[in-house]
Amino acid sequence: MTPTPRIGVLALQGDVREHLAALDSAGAEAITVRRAAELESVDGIVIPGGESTTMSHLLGVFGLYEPLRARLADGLPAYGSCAGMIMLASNILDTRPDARHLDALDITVRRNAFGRQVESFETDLEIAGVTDEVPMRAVFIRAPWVEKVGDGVEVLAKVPDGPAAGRVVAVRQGQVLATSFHPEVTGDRRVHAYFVDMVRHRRHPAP
Ligand SMILES: NC(=O)CC[C@H](N)C(=O)O
Repeated sequence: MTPTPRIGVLALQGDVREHLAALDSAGAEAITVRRAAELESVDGIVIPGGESTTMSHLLGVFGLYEPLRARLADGLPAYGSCAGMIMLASNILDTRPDARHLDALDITVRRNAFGRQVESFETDLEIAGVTDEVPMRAVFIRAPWVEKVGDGVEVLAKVPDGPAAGRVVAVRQGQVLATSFHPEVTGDRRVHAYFVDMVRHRRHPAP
């Protein structure tokens, strides 16, 4: 029997409900995380889309910044979508100077990178390890892109065409996954299923 991993969704701000539903249908037990005790109980964490500077502020208010950094440094599997990607990054361009981030993924991201004309758009993406023959409809909402990746960061997807062609929009480094787009707002559960597998694999590595 495959054990059910317990995955938390950081529930300070953003599209928490959508991630809970997506994780649930991808086979995880999904719970909201607002307190350190809840954070302690999870096998993986999702940081949702929303507004990264607000989320950063609330992490401090709820006393979660240090505990979350500590669990991430200890190898807790994490997935961030959009603002969540920004929160996980080691370096952020175009943010507020007082915004704190979690430094769990060796990338440089640019906030609101796609500019005015294409602030919100959709495109079909191929994502390494996630999509096979059928690409995924990806929804971008005032999204960041990844401007630089460090050693050990795998690029999983790039924008295929249009003014932002070639921009990196999905990455993985070890136990940390991030996408510029929002798979939680479509019915496609493949990114969440991929993350649930990452969490399972960490808990129960092959003998
Ligand atoms: N949809 C999103 O999560 C947008 C992210 C937002 N622009 C930020 O900077 O945090």
